Amino acid sequence: MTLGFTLDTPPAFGARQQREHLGFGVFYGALSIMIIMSLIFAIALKQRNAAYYAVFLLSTILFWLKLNGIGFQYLWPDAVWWHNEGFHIVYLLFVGCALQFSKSFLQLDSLAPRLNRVFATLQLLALAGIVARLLGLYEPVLMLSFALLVVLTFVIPFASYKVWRDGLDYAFWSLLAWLLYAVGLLLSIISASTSLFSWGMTPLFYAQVASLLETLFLMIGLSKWLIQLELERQKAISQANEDALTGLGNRRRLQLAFTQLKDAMVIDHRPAFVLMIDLDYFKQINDTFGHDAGDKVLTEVGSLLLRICRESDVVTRYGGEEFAILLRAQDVDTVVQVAERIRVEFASSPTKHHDHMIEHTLCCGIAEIMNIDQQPSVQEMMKHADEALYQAKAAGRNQSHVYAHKQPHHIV
Ligand SMILES: Nc1nc2c(ncn2[C@@H]2O[C@H](COP(=O)(O)OP(=O)(O)OP(=O)(O)O)[C@@H](O)[C@H]2O)c(=O)[nH]1
Repeated sequence: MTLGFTLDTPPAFGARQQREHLGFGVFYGALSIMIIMSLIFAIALKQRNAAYYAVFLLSTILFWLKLNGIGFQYLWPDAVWWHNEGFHIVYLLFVGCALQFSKSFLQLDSLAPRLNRVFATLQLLALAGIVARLLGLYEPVLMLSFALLVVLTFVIPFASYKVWRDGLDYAFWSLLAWLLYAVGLLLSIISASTSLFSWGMTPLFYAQVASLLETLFLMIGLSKWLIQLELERQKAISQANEDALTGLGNRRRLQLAFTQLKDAMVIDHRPAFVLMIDLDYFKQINDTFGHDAGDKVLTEVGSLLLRICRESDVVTRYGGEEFAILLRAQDVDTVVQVAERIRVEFASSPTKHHDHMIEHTLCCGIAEIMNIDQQPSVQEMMKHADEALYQAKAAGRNQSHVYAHKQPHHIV
């Protein structure tokens, strides 16, 4: 054991104490802020990981309050037994919390089940140590707590490295954090228990700085993980509203867009239309050239619609070989022009499939959302567009019709 001594004049001692207290203030203040933030994450986002992190930070605070004597000096000056005898309990608590957070943060149960079992075993050992200490055992618990603190410096960086290499990006921050912890702890132990360096208690100060950086890095990792969760959630939502074959929106997307449209119409009173498209004799295309060819035609319709429609239009595959577009326009003539461009371009661009050029046509049915005060439903609106479409089919296909009152009228 080596101890460093400095002789100070009273003013220099006062100044040193002030600096020290400032340092402790920054350290405990930063940890407390991180605890509050992670508790907010845990409650607002219902994420267990963030709660484990908060508990781990609490155990880190307790660890350092005990180690640097601040706890005894200011928080529990009368609890002499706890201060003298509780060290190992606090170390073991820290070990258990660090393992719990890392297990969950690194998703070891699914990504590295064997390491997960190792972590769980170490946690059990830590728990057994706490019980043994409470029962009065000293020496073996002392050895156990030091052994576990050292084991942490290997197992957590190793597990972080493994899952990071396997593709869990944010595990990098855990690796960095725990390597820093490892260096700080190992230097403190070597300095305190051997005469290799004559650094006295200085490494303890650096270990505390390392501990702060470690928790900061873990916080960065946790934030990255939360961002990734949010991105995945958004992706899942957009996939739920997307048609897998064409990449257009699906029926659900149309329903959502319709709800938003109703709100927008109340504000700006601009007319809105639904344009329904149905391919002609599509069954024959499937029967003659195969389902793959049919799929290719559908995909090309998707690209054509996206090319012709504006970004603000909601282009969806309504089902099978039917497509529906929700669009705002000054008048019905503008929508008819859009429908005609789609119809003519589709008819004049056959789909190449192997050695065949598949000729095809489509019909368009247009319906205006008459009066927003009437609050028409999607189903009602689609029924109007469908009626116009039916008329187009009945009139010989490859044409566009507009639904007018009860009587759809032919325009092309
Ligand atoms: N390849 C392919 N075919 C599909 C898909 N969804 C629906 N179909 C086919 O689309 C065809 C639609 O046939 P019908 O409803 O008879 O319509 P149609 O042959 O286009 O006749 P009309 O609309 O009256 O001109 C059926 O054969 C469906 O199997 C799909 O995702 N891919």
